[in-house]
Amino acid sequence: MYRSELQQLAGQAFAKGHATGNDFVLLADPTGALQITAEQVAALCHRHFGIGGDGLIRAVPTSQVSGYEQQFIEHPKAYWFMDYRNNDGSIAEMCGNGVRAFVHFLIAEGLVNLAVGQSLQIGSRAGVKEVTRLADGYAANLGPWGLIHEDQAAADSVDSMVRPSGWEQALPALSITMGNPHTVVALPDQGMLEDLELFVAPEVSPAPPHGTNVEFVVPAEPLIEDGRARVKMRVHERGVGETLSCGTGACAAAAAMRYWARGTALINDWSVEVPGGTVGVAFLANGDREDTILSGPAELVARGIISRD
Ligand SMILES: N[C@@H](CCC[C@H](N)C(=O)O)C(=O)O
Repeated sequence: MYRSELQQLAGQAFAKGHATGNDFVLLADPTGALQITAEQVAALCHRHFGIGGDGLIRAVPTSQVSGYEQQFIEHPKAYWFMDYRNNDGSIAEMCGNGVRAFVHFLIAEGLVNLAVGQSLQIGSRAGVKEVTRLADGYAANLGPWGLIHEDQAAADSVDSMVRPSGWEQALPALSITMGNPHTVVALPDQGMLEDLELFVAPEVSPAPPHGTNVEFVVPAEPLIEDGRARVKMRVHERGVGETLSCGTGACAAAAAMRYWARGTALINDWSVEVPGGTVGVAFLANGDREDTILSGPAELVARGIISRD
């Protein structure tokens, strides 16, 4: 299985990395010569027949990505483009854990120099994102979050229904864009979160037009600690399945909880606990918009060469 797809990539160097357990196969393509097919992505990311990963990330100059050359012209500092694919081979607009792993990979490969406190602009299908190196990880400014069905959300605070696998009833949910689509469901208690069967995609109705990632969230105890709101989250990712973490999903979950609590004192700093660790989400006023900053660790765990046999 997948033998011929892998053989086509024989000799290609790769790294394997993760950010709070959301794992990626990382490829450097400094000349933009690598044409990766959906089948090759699925082969590389396969956990038994390939390297294994929730997704694949190709590091390519923004100027070499067809359809995104303009991004580089407008943001000449965004030299590197994060070409992200889900492990089923589908393309996604953004990956919040991925962009931290991506910058870590660029540094480890010697493709960029970035000291703690310095920032780098990264091209992506969801626009240019600024990533800052921290002493213990990275903070990515993912820009403003948005409501996918604005009118209905404003009227009802929810815009869709989600039925998890094995459940008879559907639960109200709110769809949020972080560049990629998310649908967030609040559960009343932690037991329900733990019992969810997320190996099957929850049914979402109506789903955002290009599918959605589904986040289930419960308040942690204590809810507020050191001025931060704490929540626990599990996710079923579009094009992947259940993952140990989803950065844009954590941002969407915090944005939804904060939206539901509007009218009370708004908390801007959130801590989102996922099965693979904890990420921070901060909402920062930026003129007439509000930026979403995702912070957390990123690590490389292996390097190798794809073999011929
Ligand atoms: N795990 C990612 C999101 C990856 C893309 C997602 N599956 C989609 O299709 O939108 C993250 O950390 O944000």
